[in-house]
Amino acid sequence: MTTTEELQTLVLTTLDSKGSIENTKEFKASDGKEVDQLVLLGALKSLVDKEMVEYDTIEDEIWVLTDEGDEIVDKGSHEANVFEAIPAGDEGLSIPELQKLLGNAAKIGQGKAFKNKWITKKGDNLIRAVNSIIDQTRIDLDIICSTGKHSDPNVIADLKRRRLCDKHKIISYSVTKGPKFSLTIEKQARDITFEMLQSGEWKKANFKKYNFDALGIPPSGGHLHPLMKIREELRQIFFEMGFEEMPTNRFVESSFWNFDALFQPQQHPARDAHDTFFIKDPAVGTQFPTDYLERVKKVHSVGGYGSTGYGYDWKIEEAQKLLLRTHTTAVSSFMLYNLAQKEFKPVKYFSIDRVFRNETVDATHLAEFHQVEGVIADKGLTLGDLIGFMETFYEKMGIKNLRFKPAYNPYTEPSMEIFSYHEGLGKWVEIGNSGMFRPEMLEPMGLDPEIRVIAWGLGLERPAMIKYGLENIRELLGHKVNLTMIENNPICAFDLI
Ligand SMILES: N[C@@H](Cc1ccccc1)C(=O)O
Repeated sequence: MTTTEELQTLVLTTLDSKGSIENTKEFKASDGKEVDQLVLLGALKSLVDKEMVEYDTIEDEIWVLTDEGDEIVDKGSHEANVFEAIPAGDEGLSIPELQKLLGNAAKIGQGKAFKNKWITKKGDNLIRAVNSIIDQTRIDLDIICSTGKHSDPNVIADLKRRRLCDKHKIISYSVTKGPKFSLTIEKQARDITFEMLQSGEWKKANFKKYNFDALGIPPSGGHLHPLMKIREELRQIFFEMGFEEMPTNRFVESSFWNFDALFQPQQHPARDAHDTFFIKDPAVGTQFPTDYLERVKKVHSVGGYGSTGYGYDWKIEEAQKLLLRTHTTAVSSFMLYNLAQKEFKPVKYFSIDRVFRNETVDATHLAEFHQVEGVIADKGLTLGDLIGFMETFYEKMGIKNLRFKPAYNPYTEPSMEIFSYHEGLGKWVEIGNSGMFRPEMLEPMGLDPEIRVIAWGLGLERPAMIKYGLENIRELLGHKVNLTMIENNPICAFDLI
């Protein structure tokens, strides 16, 4: 193998002594072997960049032998072999014997030998018809093998048809001196350095040309955060189960949709600033459906729809307070109110997005996290439907063996916390909260009393932490997150949890 540098020296010295190179095909490397024209092209191109040489491409065709052609040059044509196999004289050779001697080649060779009138038949045997033969095929192939050409196009055509030779394109180059021809190759500078600027050398330096065709370093693509991968997987589960995604782009919500619409009393401890981030500026929202607002006020203060209500003095000021939504159930209440304004059709809604709580931040809690929420509205739904849906939903996440424990939410009755036994942790862990929305919430919206709405919610961070083996939530969110962890984690697969 000749290196680029060796080839460049060869080109330059040849140009120096001969003035020009007609065809680089004639080049022989230092070891006497042929020069690879592709390697040569690389060497020429870098000399062209430096304007030391100029070159033109020469395209030529040569004929090369196929493996079978090579074999004939070696051992003679099939027809000649047939002739040779048959002994001189009247005795000859039987066809089966010939086959035994030459195998497959006997058949092909026999036909050709008959055609050439080299052999004939006597009884069942083949005998020679001439004393000696000239194996023209072998001679023709030999010429092609050594020169790459043949003067008779008919011969070439015949040999090609017989798949004994094939046309190859070869590329070589003619080279002449360029304007900056020299025998020494100056090293070209790639970058301007501090030293070059200081010494003024940059003014005289010979810079390597920009290569605008270079592909450059491929930029590495963006990566989904592990939480977003899990979110994506959960979205797919919901879509598979026929759910529609709710719009969750309103992080700032009014207390009305976040609490009041959900029959959560105004003195409820969760509404306290300890648990809720209230917005200072603007502090209030005033756009509410008036009739509905009146009905909500009524159901809280004096009851209705078969309920006694809470019996307190409901205040609009409290409902107007803006906050960062504390749960995505705020979105569900807004969506259910909208559903009640149209002719009823059963719906399945879901959402996965951020919520905010003014909690003490520790290894497993942040002041913001993601909630997954599913809501199904239809006539005559039962607690059995809720349990059934839950089992299917969690099973798709790879979680089986659920346990349900009675719980309390102001807006659901009955309410159930969902637990699953975690093999890795060796204990039952709470994996969600659920329930059937109360009539005090649904009927003021205008929904028919026969319509039941079942719903459940869960956090996104806990399954993510278990899945990615993280013990501190700050390794999942915030400035302590390891970016390589984000890049390297595969798209989550729940059956691995
Ligand atoms: N909103 C509840 C979850 C939930 C949603 C729907 C029904 C019941 C409960 C929470 O924040 O925990």
